Amino acid sequence: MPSIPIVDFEPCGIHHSFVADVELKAVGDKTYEAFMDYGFVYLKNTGISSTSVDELNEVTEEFFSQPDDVKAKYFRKINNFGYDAIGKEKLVDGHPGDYKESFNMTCGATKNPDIVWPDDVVPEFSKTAKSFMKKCKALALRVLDALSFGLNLENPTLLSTLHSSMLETNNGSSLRCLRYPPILKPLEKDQIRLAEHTDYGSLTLLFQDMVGGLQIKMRDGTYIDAVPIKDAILLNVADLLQYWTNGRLRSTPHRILSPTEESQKLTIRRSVAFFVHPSEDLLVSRTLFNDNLSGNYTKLRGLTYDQLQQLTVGEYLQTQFHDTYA
Ligand SMILES: O=C(O)CCC(=O)C(=O)O
Ligand SMILES: [Fe+2]
Repeated sequence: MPSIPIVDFEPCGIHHSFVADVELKAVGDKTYEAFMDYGFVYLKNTGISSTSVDELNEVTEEFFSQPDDVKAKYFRKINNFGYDAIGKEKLVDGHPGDYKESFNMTCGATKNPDIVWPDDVVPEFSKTAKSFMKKCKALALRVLDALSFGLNLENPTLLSTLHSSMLETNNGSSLRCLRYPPILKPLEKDQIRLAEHTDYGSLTLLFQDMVGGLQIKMRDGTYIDAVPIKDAILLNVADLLQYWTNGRLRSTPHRILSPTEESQKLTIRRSVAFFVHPSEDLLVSRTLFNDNLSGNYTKLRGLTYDQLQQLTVGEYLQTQFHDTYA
């Protein structure tokens, strides 16, 4: 039975202020290899502690436990920032929305005075989330530097440079805190915790709790479990990076079914995702390799090759959000 590879990220962890190229290359090679087949890898010893994940989950849990009318005041309206109630996100046409709730925070939007943090109900919310975003940015840049070596890019800082605007206003990177509530009554037909999908951007850092349920789809169509590993995080390739690497790295579909066992149904699942995106003003057409893509282009989210060539990263992302939210 295949299983998602584990990479010890310690030599490149964000607790080191400087990392030698040889360390980036060693870790990058292993990550690259995992990404070719699985599109996913576990990273151990990244320098982001489980305590900081727990702290974030604690403040967001305080928010999620508020009555619906309180949470409704923070619905996601502008800049992909705010609360999404159960069923809001529809990843598969014609199916009910996912049985999950989430709080989404586009990092750059935190500079917009019109966005509303729920700090009046949970005082530490924005402080904790912003501090976590900074750690995610640092880790994402390290991963991108390692990956540049893994991909043997001529310019080993190219990937991190394309993403250096993370947390700024011209970048769609975002932090999403997810809560999968207990299932107390039968769900709607075809409703599950998280419908099968691929992520839109470059990479996703995923901090899941120990409950489990996430599955990834292998090339032969079978699913394998992304079994939670204590203190390890999951890292996966998203669509834009698959495209930019001309398919060298795989953006792997993933999903979370609804548990069938009674005790598991009652167990809440928590996760935190950090979606890493490049600068919005870049053209989607700027790939990292010169192989001619037009011949073997597999559709990126329903867009034809010609349509895609016209778009900036920001415009491309806008088309995706329109598609998945009611
Ligand atoms: O909750 C999880 O573990 C996965 C979340 C996810 O895949 C997503 O939000 O894109
Ligand atoms: Fe995802």
